Amino acid sequence: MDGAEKIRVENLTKIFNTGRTSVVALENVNLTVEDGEFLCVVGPSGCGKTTMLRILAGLEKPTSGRVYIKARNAGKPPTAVVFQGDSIFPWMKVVENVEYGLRIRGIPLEERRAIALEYLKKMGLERFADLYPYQLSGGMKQRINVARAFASDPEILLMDEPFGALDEQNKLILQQELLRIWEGSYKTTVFITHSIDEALLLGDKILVMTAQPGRVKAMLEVKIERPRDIILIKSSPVFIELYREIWELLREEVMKARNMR
Ligand SMILES: Nc1ncnc2c1ncn2[C@@H]1O[C@H](COP(=O)(O)OP(=O)(O)OP(=O)(O)O)[C@@H](O)[C@H]1O
Repeated sequence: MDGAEKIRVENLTKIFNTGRTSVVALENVNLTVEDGEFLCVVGPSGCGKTTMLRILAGLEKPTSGRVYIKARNAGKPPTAVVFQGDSIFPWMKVVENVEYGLRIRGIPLEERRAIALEYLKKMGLERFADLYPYQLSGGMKQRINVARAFASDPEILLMDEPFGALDEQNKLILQQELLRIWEGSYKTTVFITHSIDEALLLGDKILVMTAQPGRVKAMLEVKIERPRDIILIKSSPVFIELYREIWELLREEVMKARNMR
């Protein structure tokens, strides 16, 4: 891998065999993500976005091809994943949830507690540290998931529609918080979303995938300066132009996906 590359996906194909049928979820996907880059992935439903993320997380094996993640530090976990649903442990306090990854790695209590509290503070949740998840709203739980992923300090962050289930106002707040926390770390991130808006707000690059089987349709660069402001960005000419371009690319694929059903 070359010096700036953090993730390399090479000729990745994934076929699911289920009884009599087989589904080609991904076909010959090639891409690279540079160190410190935020990649957003958009594509029609069923085009293999989650499958690709699960392969990057090591939760699923490729049928053929490879993924490489360049590790800088042998002590760090290769990935941390934030899914759409609620995946925090109900029997642990908020702060214990956030420090969980560090605890698994044997980081002493005092050190891991300080890190967890720092990320809770960044997500505006410091005062809820000693509560249990059932005492929190859905939006707050998702903020805990994000704080936990950053606190575990992985080589790369993987997010699968983390804000997909939230209402519009909560989504805006979490996007803004994610931007702030990410712009303080520049952690290599792959973020799946159905929303072109969200991809443009967050991403340095946007991967547009084809309808099933999922292939790379386009890789676009979002040349909008950071730190970004969600409200200002939406009225910028770059945003409007890229939105149109991505929608044109996606519309073709969404129509294809509809005709396949
Ligand atoms: N474990 C599995 N067994 C069989 N088929 C699967 C499995 N996981 C995914 N698939 C199929 O692979 C294809 C890609 O699924 P995937 O969930 O990756 O798509 P997606 O782009 O994330 O979809 P969505 O946007 O709706 O979440 C789909 O046709 C799906 O039914």
